[in-house]
Order: sequence, then C-alpha cells, then structure tokens
Amino acid sequence: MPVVDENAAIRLQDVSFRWPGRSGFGFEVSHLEVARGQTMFLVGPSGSGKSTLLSLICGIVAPDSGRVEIDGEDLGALSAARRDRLRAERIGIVFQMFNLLPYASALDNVLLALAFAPGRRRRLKGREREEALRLMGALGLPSSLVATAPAAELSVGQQQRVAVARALIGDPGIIIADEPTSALDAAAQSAFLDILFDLVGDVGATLLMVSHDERLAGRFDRVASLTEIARTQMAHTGRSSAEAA
Ligand SMILES: Nc1ncnc2c1ncn2[C@@H]1O[C@H](COP(=O)(O)OP(=O)(O)OP(=O)(O)O)[C@@H](O)[C@H]1O
Repeated sequence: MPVVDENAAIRLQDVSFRWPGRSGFGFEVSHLEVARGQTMFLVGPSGSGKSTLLSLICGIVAPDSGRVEIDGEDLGALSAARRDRLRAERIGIVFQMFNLLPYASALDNVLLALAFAPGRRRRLKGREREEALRLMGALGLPSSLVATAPAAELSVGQQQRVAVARALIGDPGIIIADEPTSALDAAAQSAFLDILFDLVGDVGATLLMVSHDERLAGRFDRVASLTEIARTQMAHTGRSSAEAA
C-alpha cells in the first residue's frame, strides 16, 4: 500500500482511462501523488499519453474508474459545474498550443482566467490589472504590446509568456504545463524556465510539467517517466507498455 500524503496537491488512485473511438489509447495509473509546493517533471515520448494524463488531472476528462483528487477533493464526486469551477480556481494550465483568444489583447487573455474563478483567485480584488501587468513584465513582455496588440500578432515565445501569466494570475496553487517550451531554442528554453521557476517559487505553487525533452529535467524536485507511473495500452495492438518494454 502506498503511503498517502495528506498534503498532496494532486493524487491519482487506481485510475484507468481509455479514449473512445479508433485510437483505442488507454492507461492505468495505480498511484501518483504530487505534494504541495513540489515541482515535478514527467517525461515521455510523443503520443505516450502526457496530455491525456494532464486532462485527467485537470478534470477535463473523467477516468473510467479510480479517483483523481485535487487538494484532497475527489473530482468524480463533483458536478460538472463544480469541477469546472475547482479547475478555474485551483489550477493554472499552460496548454501545449497556448489556447489564447487570438483577437483579445495579452492583458485581456490573462484577466480572462479570473472571470471563471469567482473565489480564491479573486483575492486580488481591484488589483487584477496591476498584477497581470506585473506578471507579464516579470515574464519579459514589452509593456507597449500587452494592452493593445491582439494575441495572434505576438511571437510564439511571447504568446507562451502570456499563457504562463494567465496560469499564474491569482495564485491558483497548482500549475500544469504541457510542453510549454517546445517552440523555443535551448537558450530561450533555459531563460524561460528560470523565470517560470522564480514565479512559481515566489508563491510556493505546485508545478507539474510534461515534456518529451529529458534535458529540461535538471531543475525539478522530482522526475519520472510516464512509463514508470502509467501502464499504457493500445487497443489495436493489444500490447501494453510493460510488454513493449
Ligand atoms: N481526444 C482524443 N480522442 C481519441 N484519442 C485521443 C484523443 N487525444 C489523444 N488521443 C490518443 O491518445 C494517445 C496519447 O495522446 P497524448 O496527446 O496524450 O500524448 P502526448 O504524450 O501528450 O503526445 P505529444 O507529446 O505528441 O503531445 C494518442 O494515441 C492519441 O491518438
């Protein structure tokens, strides 16, 4: 029996999941915990299920069986509306493709995160704009751009920084980042991670980042490969990751 950490920000227990339809991809995670304030790096090749795992953790998809808990709350016990609200309040997500509103400014994109989080993340009351500008400044976004230019007119690296500011604003406590550096060269990746770690460290947030790039693992408290924590299966081959290994 695994030792249960009462202080876990993220916990998965006996989770199984399979995508419906032709891909037939699925996996089982018997146990995974990420402690509050911990930074964890999860590595796995393209197609190994990293984004799927993050979607389960964020409650975007539901497991076929098992429990997913965020700050001790069982996502499966919540209505869809309460699950959406919990995600908006407690989890800042940096999506692989950023998912910014293309015609809205960087500032409006960042502030939008608060629109769906009427509780915890609104502690900023009245200081939202100031905080959004502070975060974007810390992330190196030119102040001349953030309030006016549509997000679609920013470079990929700038859009990525907007996505990080949107995840961090209001201190949701848990930051989930899906391959956030894949569009950057090595020097820019390193500079970006320096800033991300500074901002995450400032508020003591939990950080779970996934990537196929093992070279990024060095600065995290904890590193695991997807194959260590999940047993994956493809319906069309019938092979599991354990058999393939
Ligand atoms: N919405 C979906 N419906 C059906 N199958 C899906 C869906 N999303 C992903 N899959 C399947 O799940 C498997 C894992 O995909 P996933 O995106 O989780 O991997 P990944 O490790 O994040 O890949 P990458 O590094 O390329 O983003 C793939 O075989 C994919 O076809």
